[in-house]
Amino acid sequence: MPPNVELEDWRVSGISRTYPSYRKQWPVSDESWLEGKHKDDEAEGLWRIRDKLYDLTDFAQRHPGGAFWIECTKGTDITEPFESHHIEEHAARLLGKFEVRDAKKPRNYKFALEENGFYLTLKRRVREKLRKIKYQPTRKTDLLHTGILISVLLFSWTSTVADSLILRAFAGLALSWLVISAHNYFHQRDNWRMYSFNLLLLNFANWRISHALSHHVYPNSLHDLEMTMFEPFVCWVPSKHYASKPQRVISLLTSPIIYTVLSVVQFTQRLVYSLVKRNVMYWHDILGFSLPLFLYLSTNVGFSAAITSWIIILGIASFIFGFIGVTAAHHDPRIYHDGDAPRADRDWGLFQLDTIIDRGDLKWSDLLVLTHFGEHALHHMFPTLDHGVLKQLYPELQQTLAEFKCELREINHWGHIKGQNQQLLRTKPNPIPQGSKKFE
Ligand code: HEM
Repeated sequence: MPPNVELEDWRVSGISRTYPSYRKQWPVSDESWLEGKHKDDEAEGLWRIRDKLYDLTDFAQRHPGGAFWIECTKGTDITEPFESHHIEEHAARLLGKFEVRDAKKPRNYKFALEENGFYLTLKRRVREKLRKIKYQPTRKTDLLHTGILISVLLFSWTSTVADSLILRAFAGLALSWLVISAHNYFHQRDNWRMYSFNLLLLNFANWRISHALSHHVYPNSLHDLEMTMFEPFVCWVPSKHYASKPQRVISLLTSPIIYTVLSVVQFTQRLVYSLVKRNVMYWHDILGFSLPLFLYLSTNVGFSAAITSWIIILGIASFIFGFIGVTAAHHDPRIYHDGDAPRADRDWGLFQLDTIIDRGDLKWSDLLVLTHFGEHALHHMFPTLDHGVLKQLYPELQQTLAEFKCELREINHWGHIKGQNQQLLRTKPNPIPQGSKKFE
């Protein structure tokens, strides 16, 4: 299909030539998102990086980051995930071995990744810095994650035995923090801690698609599955074509319910899809039931009391997880959403910064950063780096921002809560590019 010329204005994406195919059907899922990319990405059944095609079939099992990343991206354009997931140059050096030929058609995505552009300049500096710093923060992150995991077990157990709602609230809080901190690990090479993400009935492998490959690479755009999957019940795209004004007003009231049922709904959707179409469940989905099993076996409250207790904890955790997630960094009228005027420089790193306002109020605490998607701008651009390491990279970020005449925007959580609700109501695109400067 020729580029955007045939599309209505509201279907034009600022970051791609075509309207994403996966949006043409409902409901959307990881599978439909990947199928859509097969159609849109001009990768000719192979893996596309910039304007070249590669055959990574034999490499998948040897990929140091794990086979999953390579296998699930077959037939798609992996330019930006490839750049952002490898800070050292080993991967780029290996690539030549797998080259097949030039792609026949231009890239669908309009991002720039120039050697002297913002992102690659910053990446070179980050690479140099990482060679100099020590990695102790990673051990601290591991300790925090272990501590939170133990808290989940302790609070869940005591709340069930004591039949206490307050203790269940603590258990739910701990479970939501566990899952957010596990997100730090599923971005990295395969490791045991990533499995703890599944304790909320979600699945880390699915989230590697919807979060790491979709949301991280194309945030706030029509290609961002993490945003699309809530539509039209919760809609941040500033156009009435995706959700009407009344729908948006209603969503202010209903979104807390949606966060509460998020994990159960996602699990059910995947189960139903597996039963009626194709299996998308993994062996590690069973881990989602380890908490109720633990409660049933370790207490003498009986089966139904253990299950009831678990469901309450699950609902509280799902609500907190959803709430922290949607108010973490991305939704505010001052943040770029597809439809808004983009900045002239199409550098991928600058696009990331335009879609984020960092949480300035978290930076003093490693625990809060880990459990609230903190250091968000740096995390988006370097997702495989442990959250505990990111704080050491601000000098490089600030230096590069200054050279490109940009600033890192920051607000506190209350600012994000207000901004998120205002964004839900926004139906008019910003005519002036946002994101270059801090607020007056
Ligand atoms: C969708 C594309 C890809 C994704 C999302 C991805 C993801 C990852 C991840 C998560 C890691 C572990 C990083 C860490 O924990 O430090 C990694 C490491 C690595 N990957 Fe990939 N990868 C992709 C494609 C490739 C390709 C095409 C190659 C080479 C042909 C490659 C070569 C490597 C190498 C050599 C490492 C070891 C660490 C390093 O030297 O950077 N990857 N990758």
